[in-house]
Amino acid sequence: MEDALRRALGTAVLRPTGHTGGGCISQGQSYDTDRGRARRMFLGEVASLEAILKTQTVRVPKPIKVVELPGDNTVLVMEHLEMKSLNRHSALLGTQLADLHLHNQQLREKMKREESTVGKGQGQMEVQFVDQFGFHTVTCCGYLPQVNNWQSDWVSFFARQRIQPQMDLIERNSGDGEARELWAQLQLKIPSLFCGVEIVPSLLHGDLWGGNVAEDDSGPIIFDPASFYGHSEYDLAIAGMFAYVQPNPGSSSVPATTRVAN
Ligand SMILES: Nc1ncnc2c1ncn2[C@@H]1O[C@H](COP(=O)(O)OP(=O)(O)OP(=O)(O)O)[C@@H](O)[C@H]1O
Repeated sequence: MEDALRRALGTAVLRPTGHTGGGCISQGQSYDTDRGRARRMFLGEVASLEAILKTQTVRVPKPIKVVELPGDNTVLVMEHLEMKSLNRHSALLGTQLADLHLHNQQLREKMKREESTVGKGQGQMEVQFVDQFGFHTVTCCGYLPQVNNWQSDWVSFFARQRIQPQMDLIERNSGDGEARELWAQLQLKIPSLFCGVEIVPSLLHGDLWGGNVAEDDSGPIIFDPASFYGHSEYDLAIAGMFAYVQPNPGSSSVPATTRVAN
């Protein structure tokens, strides 16, 4: 049945989501497919680029448009930047990332100052302070959609919406019982690791590895973000996980202002 459905929908991916339902006559079953996944991926990237742009802290390419082309291709058009491997501007990237991560906290301070001034408040600020963890839209890690539903505490967001989906994937793909058991134990310990720590949501790049940073003559550039409001060390952890700076292939002859996916 699933093969027939895959052919009829023209999708290579047909993965049960686990949501089922049944009426008197028919049975319902939900599937993830690859239809529209490039669009979803690019829309998440555009929302991320726009959010980072608004902070005016670190340079990102300006997104222009997501375009649907015949043949089921989707294109993200964005500002072209003359990217080179990050080299002489790496220290400045560190400073600007700190500015990005502190931006929301500074909005909170500004909001408090303005609240104490009669007649002023958050309504007059262009970017508003965000007091939760999440993002207003789905972003993707590769093609993998990431749930960004708003949570009031970091541990819930991190455990349920970042680690748990990865553990579900492991279980689905390899049935690794040991990983499941270790995760069950670790999950109980996570809250104690954050005891007494105040975590103000930071706007994050969200996929900050060496392949997503570069520079031009004027300074550092970050691109291909999957942003959300989270713990600032999430960005540092990803950067540390891939602890090397990949040579940036931006100087190749491929026009780099568009990215195509289907
Ligand atoms: N706005 C831009 N201007 C110039 N070059 C760009 C721009 N955006 C991306 N590039 C170039 O295209 C390459 C691929 O971009 P990007 O990382 O966004 O693609 P990707 O398919 O998501 O790759 P990956 O999954 O490996 O991160 C980058 O390494 C960079 O050299």
